[in-house]
Amino acid sequence: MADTTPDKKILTLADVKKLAEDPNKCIMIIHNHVYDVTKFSEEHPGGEEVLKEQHGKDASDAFEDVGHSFDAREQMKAFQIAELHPDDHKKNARSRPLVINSTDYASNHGAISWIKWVIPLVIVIVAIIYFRAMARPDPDINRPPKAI
Ligand code: HEM
Repeated sequence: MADTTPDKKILTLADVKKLAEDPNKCIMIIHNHVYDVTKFSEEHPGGEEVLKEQHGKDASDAFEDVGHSFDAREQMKAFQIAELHPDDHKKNARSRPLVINSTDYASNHGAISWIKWVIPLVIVIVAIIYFRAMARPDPDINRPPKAI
């Protein structure tokens, strides 16, 4: 193990892989923090299987793809067992802070992330309606001029 001081345990990727050799455990890395969710997996609202699939892996992207709530992010603190050694930090990870305040959370994640696509969609729909209305032929255009 790289460092086993009581307050700040640091594990290398190799350490994490070693821990994950135990198939009865459920160990994963999320945003460079190492979690043991063995005891939580049965209670996980998203199901036990999805957590087991991430056993021994970096689950940062899978975790974010779900759009976990602020509460879930608070809850996960209880399962953190170590930090990942800086040398093993994922170079191209979509790194986002693990726990952020609720205002930042709202602008980045989950519940209101739909705004990101609803607003452009509304703009496109309004633009289509506008251009169709403008392109409609003038019904009077081919009518011969009235005889005086
Ligand atoms: C320590 C790690 C984790 C904790 C504490 C946690 C906690 C939670 C909680 C509290 C929910 C309920 C919805 C919410 O509040 O966001 C949830 C839902 C879910 N989680 Fe996790 N989760 C963890 C990791 C993961 C990972 C790694 C995956 C991988 C795919 C995952 C997949 C899901 C799915 C699919 C749902 C259901 C979402 C839905 O029904 O809308 N979770 N999780």
